[in-house]
Amino acid sequence: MTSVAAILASDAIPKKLYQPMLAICEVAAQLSRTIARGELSGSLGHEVGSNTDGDNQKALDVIADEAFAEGLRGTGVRWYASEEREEVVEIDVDGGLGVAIDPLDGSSNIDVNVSIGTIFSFVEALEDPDDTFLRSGTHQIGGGYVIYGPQTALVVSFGDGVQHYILDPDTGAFVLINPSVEIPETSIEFAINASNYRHWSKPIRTYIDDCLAGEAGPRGKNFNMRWVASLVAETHRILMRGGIFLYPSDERQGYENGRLRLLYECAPIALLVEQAGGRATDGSARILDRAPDSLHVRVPFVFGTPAKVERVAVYHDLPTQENSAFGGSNGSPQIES
Ligand SMILES: O=P(O)(O)OC[C@H]1O[C@](O)(COP(=O)(O)O)[C@@H](O)[C@@H]1O
Ligand SMILES: [Mg+2]
Ligand SMILES: [Mg+2]
Repeated sequence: MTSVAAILASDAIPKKLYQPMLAICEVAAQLSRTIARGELSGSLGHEVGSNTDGDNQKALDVIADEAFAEGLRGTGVRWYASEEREEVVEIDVDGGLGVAIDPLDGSSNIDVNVSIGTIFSFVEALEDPDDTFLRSGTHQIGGGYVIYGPQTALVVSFGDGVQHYILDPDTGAFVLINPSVEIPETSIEFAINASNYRHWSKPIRTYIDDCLAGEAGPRGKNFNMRWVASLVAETHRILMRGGIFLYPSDERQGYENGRLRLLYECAPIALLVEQAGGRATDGSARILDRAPDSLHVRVPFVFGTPAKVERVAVYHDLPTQENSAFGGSNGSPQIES
């Protein structure tokens, strides 16, 4: 068993990521204790305002954001871009890195003792703060998430596979569990917030209709649905046992590009998913090829087992008339996944 410090000291990652990764691990371990204490730590789910996206900000969103900004000081990070801040902050004028972070993902679950997390991404710093981050996800030199669940785990990639660590609460060390995570190729699980069905586009409705039709439908098999409402938790499940996640665009005001942020959420998760052998798209096109045109831009997000993600893209190419999943002649694509 190897601690994060030992792994990061190896040549497996760029040396410049060693100190910031240790800082992320230290802050995450501290946050994990705070979260595990729940209301004994205070009113963590209490609303304290709203962020630049208009999302309600919970006390823990702010605690986590301030803790990571502070913890990353002096670790070689120049620019800190956070979901919770309107603009990029300079935290070390001599640093050579940019960090984009969703300090606390799954905020609606803080109050109800369900898994939440932190998502982070590293790029090389440019002179201009916005230019540093307004580049495609292919510029990431590392990224991952920490999930605060029954276990606190770190899942991270530095561009050469995906490593999975678990925090040992007795020693405070992140212990390597799997040096090479790979998304299983078969799964019968899909994850989507089905309450938005009436707002979706036809390709997404047809894809889900066909899953729901089960054995009697064009897919000829039964599926299971999951929705935790924490991106980190859905990602963790899919990395461990396969499946597909969809947060598509829909007709609601403010959801024209889905809900999830390209910079803070989708790009780092897409990096992990691809490094674990999966696919991540906006429904059709590769997420990692998309450059945000502003820091907080949102994007439709589909990721998981490659065949499933590819299947969703094929549905987007279907004729635009409404297709019924029932009756077997709905024009659903005939590909196996
Ligand atoms: O409440 P909805 O619409 O189902 O959205 C859930 C999604 O929103 C998020 O909570 C957004 O992240 P934040 O909590 O960081 O704002 C994702 O983790 C999750 O996938
Ligand atoms: Mg989030
Ligand atoms: Mg968040």
